[in-house]
Amino acid sequence: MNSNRKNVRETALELLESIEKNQAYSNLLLNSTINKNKISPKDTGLLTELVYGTLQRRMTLDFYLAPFIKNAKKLEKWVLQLLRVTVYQMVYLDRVPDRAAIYEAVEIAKRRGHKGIAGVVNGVLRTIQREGLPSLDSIKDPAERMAIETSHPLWLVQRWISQFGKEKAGEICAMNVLAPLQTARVNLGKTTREACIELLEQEGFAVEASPITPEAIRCLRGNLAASNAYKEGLLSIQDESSMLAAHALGVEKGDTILDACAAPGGKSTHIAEKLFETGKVVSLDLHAHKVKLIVDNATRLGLSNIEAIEMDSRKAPDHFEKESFDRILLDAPCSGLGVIRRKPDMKYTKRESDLDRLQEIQLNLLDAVAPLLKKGGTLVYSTCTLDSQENEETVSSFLDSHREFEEDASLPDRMPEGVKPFMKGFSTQILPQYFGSDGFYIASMKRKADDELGITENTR
Ligand SMILES: C[S@@+](CC[C@H](N)C(=O)[O-])C[C@H]1O[C@@H](n2cnc3c(N)ncnc32)[C@H](O)[C@@H]1O
Repeated sequence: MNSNRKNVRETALELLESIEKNQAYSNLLLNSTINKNKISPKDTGLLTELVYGTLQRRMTLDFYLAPFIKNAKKLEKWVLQLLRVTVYQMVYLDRVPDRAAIYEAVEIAKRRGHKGIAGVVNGVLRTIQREGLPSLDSIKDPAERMAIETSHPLWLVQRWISQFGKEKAGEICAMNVLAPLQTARVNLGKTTREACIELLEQEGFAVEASPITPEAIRCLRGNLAASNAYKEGLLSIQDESSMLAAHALGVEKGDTILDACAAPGGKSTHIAEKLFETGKVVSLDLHAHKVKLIVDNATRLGLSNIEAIEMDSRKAPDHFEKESFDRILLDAPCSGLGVIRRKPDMKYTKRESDLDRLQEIQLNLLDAVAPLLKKGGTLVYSTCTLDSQENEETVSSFLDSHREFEEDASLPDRMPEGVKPFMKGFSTQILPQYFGSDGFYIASMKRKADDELGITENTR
């Protein structure tokens, strides 16, 4: 066993500790550690797998460990993390022999602790090896079993069962423990998807065209953010579901479009690309440091038709004339339950009560931007969550209080073929198991023209 490998495991342990202590987002911390420590691409794979795998399976791992730990409360946090990351390797990584995983755990325990701790770690792991893991069959309640088996909090499993049914909820949970593919959007203002794929293959990446979204590519090997194609502004890292928001808007050349919650600019830049150097995207976000990310992305992609402004969109009516936009996108702040695969730590930090105040913010944002849309214009509401309270209920509450808006039945015409079977008229809730993409919700609404509101020359 080479010493580099040991470092990877120790780094994984340190990362897991930081994620739990600081509640920092796993994806951000992992990326910064890889860059800071100049971890090789080969070790990056193992490190990512150990950190994400252990996080994704945390509750299952704790269930497996419980019978073998006498006094869990007394166990230091890092020792528990070490046991988790080791049992993860023993259960889920075929290529790591159990004895190698145990040996390295004991060595780390000796270095970080003392002989006594190393003895405890050795004892627990060897007993598991000898006696085997406890069976999940001992959990009789189906929701509780799903929660432990797929490592999701019980409240979330119960919520999804009540909203989507047991089968779909089970599929969502099962998808959430798998490693997500990296996907990217080709900047069609600069190149074609075929040409971009060829360039990336020449650079040594394994990529393929997405069967779902016409401008998307899926990356099977490598990190596209490190490619020359990325640096030259030929692509953006973006999930395939997120790309559907710009399709839903039905962008036409020359349009003036408001993106009310825009940072870091994934959708704003997509919309700007679809405008092919015409028209304008006004991109608002609450935080200055995030607005800078929109500007940086637009600059990298060579887009000059984006104006990024730091603003609370609830105040947007004080800054823009009524009816000044052809289309508006509200990609609202949400609970993010559709992106659990990418941020597994979210499963252990989010509380059900966190979800309650979101609908109010979402409705306030919708209320604020609604008068800024031209009559006949399109308002797209989207979230990266799987929750009817923030999706269907928010939209239906908005439509109930805004008679000048209606469901946009033409939405399916603008969506890629593969998405159409999952449309419910003017909206779609993409579940992660449909295409292996993030969970995402989109609804499209039209602002009625005067005559549809019963306003004629005589009544005006
Ligand atoms: C889902 S993210 C947007 C992602 C973005 N549309 C993209 O595709 O890259 C929601 C954004 O809304 C911003 N936000 C939250 N409340 C806001 C408000 N009142 N006004 C403007 N932006 C807000 C957050 O800072 C966050 O960047």
